[in-house]
Order: sequence, then C-alpha cells, then structure tokens
Amino acid sequence: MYKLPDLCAVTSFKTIGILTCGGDAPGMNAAIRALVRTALNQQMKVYGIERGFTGLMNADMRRLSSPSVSNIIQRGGTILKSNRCEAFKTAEGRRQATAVLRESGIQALICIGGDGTLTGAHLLALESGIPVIGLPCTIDNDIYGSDDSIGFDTAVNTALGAIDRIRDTALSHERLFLVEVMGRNSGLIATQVGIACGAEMILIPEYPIVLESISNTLASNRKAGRGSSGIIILAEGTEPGLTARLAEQLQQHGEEPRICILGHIQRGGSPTGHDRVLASCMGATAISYLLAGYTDVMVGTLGRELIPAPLGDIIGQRKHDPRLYEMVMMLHK
Ligand SMILES: Nc1ncnc2c1ncn2[C@@H]1O[C@H](COP(=O)(O)OP(=O)(O)OP(=O)(O)O)[C@@H](O)[C@H]1O
Ligand SMILES: O=P(O)(O)OC[C@H]1O[C@](O)(CO)[C@@H](O)[C@@H]1O
Ligand SMILES: [Mg+2]
Repeated sequence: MYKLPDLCAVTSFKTIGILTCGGDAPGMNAAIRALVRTALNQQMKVYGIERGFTGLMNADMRRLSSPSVSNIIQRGGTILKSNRCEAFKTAEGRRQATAVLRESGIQALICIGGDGTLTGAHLLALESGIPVIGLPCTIDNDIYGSDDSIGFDTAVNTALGAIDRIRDTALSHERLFLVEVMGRNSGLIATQVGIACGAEMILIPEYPIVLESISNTLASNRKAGRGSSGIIILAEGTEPGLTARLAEQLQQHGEEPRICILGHIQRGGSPTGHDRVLASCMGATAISYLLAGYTDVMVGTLGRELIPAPLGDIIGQRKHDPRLYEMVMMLHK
C-alpha cells in the first residue's frame, strides 16, 4: 500500500478542471474518480475537460458530480476522451487555453497523462501562473521522477497473457516467435515483459542492435541444448522495420520465425488492482498538493511513498536502469 503524504491546507479552490491527454492508459478512469470525489469532499466544483488539451483550447467541458464517476474504477480508457494536440505545443495554443481557464473560472488544473502531457502541463503552469498538478499515467512508464506510472502494470500483464499463449504454440511447433510490444522511445515495457515471460532475448531502443550477433547468440543457445522454440521481445521503437528484417535474417539461418505485434491491445482493458490503487492514491494526493499550495509538480512514487516531483526537473530526462537490463540478459542465457 502507498504511504499518503501528511499535508496542511494553506489555500482553497472553488473550481478546478481535470483532463486526460496522450495515449489512454488503464487506470485513467480510477484517477478521475479519485480526483472528483476528493475535490467534491473539499467543496470544490469540478469540470471534466474533454479530449485533453484540444478540449481545453476549445472550452469543451462538463461539470462532474459524484454519481458521474460511479462504476468507472474498473473500466479501461478514459471517460473524458484523450487525443494528441499539436496546437498546444505552441505558445499561442497555450495562451488560448489560459484564456479559457480564466473565462470559465477554473482556478487550478490537473493533467493526467505521459511525458508529453506533463511537458505541456509544465509550460502552461509557467506561462499562465495558474496552479497545475500532473499525474503520471502512461503504459510506457517512461516518466523520470516516478518509479511507477498508472497503466504500466496492466499493460505488462496484458502482454504477458498473450505471450504465455504464444509460448504454448512456440513449444508445440518448436518455433521461434518475435513479439513486438509497445514503447516508441522506451524499452521499459519490453524489459518488464521480457523478465516475466522468460524471453530468450530482449531488444530495446536504449541499446544498438547488431542483427548478425542475434543469429549467433541463437545458434550458440541451440548448441548448448536450449531447443528450437523461443520468444524474442522487441520494443516497438527499437528501429523502424527491425522486426521484419530480423525475421528475414533468421530465416537465412534456418529458423522459421513467426511475428506477433501486440500493438494497442496493451493500452485497453480493465486496470489491474495495482493500477486502481495507484490511481486512487495519486488522485487523492493531487488534491492535497493543490491545497498545500503546490504547483508545477506531479505526484510521483519513490518506492511506496508518494512525493511531489517538480515538473521542470523531470521533463526531457530519460529513465533507464542498465543494471536491470544486464540482469535480464544474464538470466536468459
Ligand atoms: N513539448 C511540448 N510542449 C507543449 N505541449 C506538449 C509538448 N509535448 C507534448 N505536448 C502535449 O501533450 C500531448 C500529449 O503528448 P504525447 O503525445 O507525447 O503523449 P504522452 O502524454 O507522452 O502519453 P503517451 O506517451 O503515453 O502516449 C501532445 O499532443 C501535446 O498537446
Ligand atoms: O497509436 P498512438 O496513439 O499514436 O500511440 C502509440 C504510442 O503510444 C504509446 O502506446 C503510449 O501510449 C506508445 O508506446 C506508442 O508508441
Ligand atoms: Mg509519452
């Protein structure tokens, strides 16, 4: 269980807004529910802003009540909808959003999303002076300053469910499978999934890949009696087209590989218990941060502790643990 912070209220808010942006992640709804109910408990009015920063720029919003967030804790996706908004990357786009917040009487904003969303949240906080709090919510878990992000655990478990099935057919046919998981810029899903499924190899964007050495490793594994079935996990962003090129190369070395791209099934579905609890604790804590006078921070985790991580310190930073990756490669020999 997470340790909630013990904070004193030094300010108050009449009206706040909440939005979800970037790729959806299981647990977004659980976070919305916790934010709404905690804010209502503090006598705040809550507006749900639709479609992330796009909805913010267009004043696309509705009042959220306690019943409006009933029965959503178990649902994947986001009841507020999400998208990616190029216009918000411009100062003009953020000025438009600031005007909407002022005209609607929204005194503080909670932004739920990944590293891109938190970058936008940081710039908005700086430029508008309106208090903004971020919640790390992305299946990628690539947000520096927080061990965990809402949605990662579910995505990893969804991928594992599929890969365990692939393992059955790989063993039956004594075949090699190349399984591509999500992560355009980060190998964290691939690393976690690779450890948990006992993959023969994990290929991630953080390390250069030499195709020839992959065939050589597999050949020496065969000589060592590892059998001819196997699972190689590749992160989506490793290199465009790498999965197909690797399959071709392996065919030339006498393998009969099959490719499986798990894609967006990893982003949908009911959140795990872990993600529901994390989202609930982070949502409640975000409101405590606002009342304690914080702005331009996200609710991060350090182990089991919830901590305020300044957005300016975390954006643009890479999160990668080379020791974990080395351990994985050693276990899979
Ligand atoms: N540098 C930036 N400046 C201002 N706004 C940004 C910036 N980067 C991203 N954003 C805003 O945040 C939105 C979401 O970012 P992005 O598409 O990178 O997804 P994300 O939040 O990282 O989530 P995920 O990676 O899980 O899909 C963008 O569409 C844009 O509106
Ligand atoms: O299809 P979309 O929405 O562009 O999203 C793809 C990207 O979003 C993520 O799934 C994170 O939400 C990345 O891993 C992936 O690269
Ligand atoms: Mg991102």
